[in-house]
Amino acid sequence: MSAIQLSNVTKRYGDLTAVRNLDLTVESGEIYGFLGPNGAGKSTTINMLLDFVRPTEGTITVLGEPVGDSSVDIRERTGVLPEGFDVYSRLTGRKHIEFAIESKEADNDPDAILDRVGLADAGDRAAGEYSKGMRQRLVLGMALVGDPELLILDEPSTGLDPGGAKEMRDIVQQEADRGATVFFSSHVLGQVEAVCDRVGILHKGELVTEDSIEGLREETGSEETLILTVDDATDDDLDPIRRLDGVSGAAVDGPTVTVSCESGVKNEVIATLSEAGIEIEDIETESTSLEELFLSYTDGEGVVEKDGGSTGSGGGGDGTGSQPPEATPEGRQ
Ligand SMILES: Nc1ncnc2c1ncn2[C@@H]1O[C@H](COP(=O)(O)OP(=O)(O)OP(=O)(O)O)[C@@H](O)[C@H]1O
Repeated sequence: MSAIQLSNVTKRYGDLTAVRNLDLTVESGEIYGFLGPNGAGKSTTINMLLDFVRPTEGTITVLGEPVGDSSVDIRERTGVLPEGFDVYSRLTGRKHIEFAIESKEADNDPDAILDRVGLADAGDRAAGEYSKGMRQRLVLGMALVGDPELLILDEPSTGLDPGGAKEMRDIVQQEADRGATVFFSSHVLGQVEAVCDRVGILHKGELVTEDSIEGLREETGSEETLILTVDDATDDDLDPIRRLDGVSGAAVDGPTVTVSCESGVKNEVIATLSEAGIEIEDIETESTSLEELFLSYTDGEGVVEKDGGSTGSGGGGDGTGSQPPEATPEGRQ
């Protein structure tokens, strides 16, 4: 069963088309990275999955149920980390988790969840005193309540330091390992490379490509640099390599042979060298950076390698599908 299916979905805000003819399927158990620069339409798509905004055209199915008719049921089975969600400043972290547990009628231990998201020592503090990263951890904790079948995370690494971002990725992986589907949006490319089975790149409301990271690299014909340590080689020994399709250059400097080539011909390069009687002692590759890859899909528009925060706002949920009385999420129509 597909966990998420969008068919020909378009969302217009007046004259502005935020999402255009989007066809997207996420299979059960997949970790799917939804990427794109600011304003690409990621939050709009997520808000449509959660029925916070309605598509202008097209149909959406989540966990086998049509969004709209079955939104309450879908939200009960889904954990959400919305972008731009504000915590309830006077409530403690533990109260937030307890609230999520009550809302979902789950039986999780609040302290176990706090511990999992790295807030074991801060559970009794008012969430208003939390740092940005701690708030993000807290909202992730709320999303984990009830062991949801589907986790929808909108820019989950916002505000997290590198250690926190790594912990978040580990949690995403653990959730997938227990069978959950994870759909997360990001403009932080490293996050996506580390955990996603597949990624889709959204640009100006349209899905411009969808593949594994490795597949994307091959698709763009991105060059890789192969750095080989050899026992002995002369410049003439590299001629057969230079004649291979997909090799744009080769050089030797002492025991180091450097070859610029498309990733698909790496094995052929190595085999050709071996056939020429050159012993290869070590192999390293340097890939084209993901940033370059993304820029090639987004006309060079604002995808950043580091977590530089986000100018967009979205959300409108609290990870539980319900709103406590003091809720102040930034919502949209
Ligand atoms: N409620 C709204 N009314 C009018 N325009 C909107 C509304 N919500 C979003 N948009 C517009 O739709 C486009 C897509 O915005 P969206 O927030 O979905 O992008 P995003 O990919 O999530 O960006 P970011 O990474 O900055 O959060 C933008 O041009 C935005 O200004």
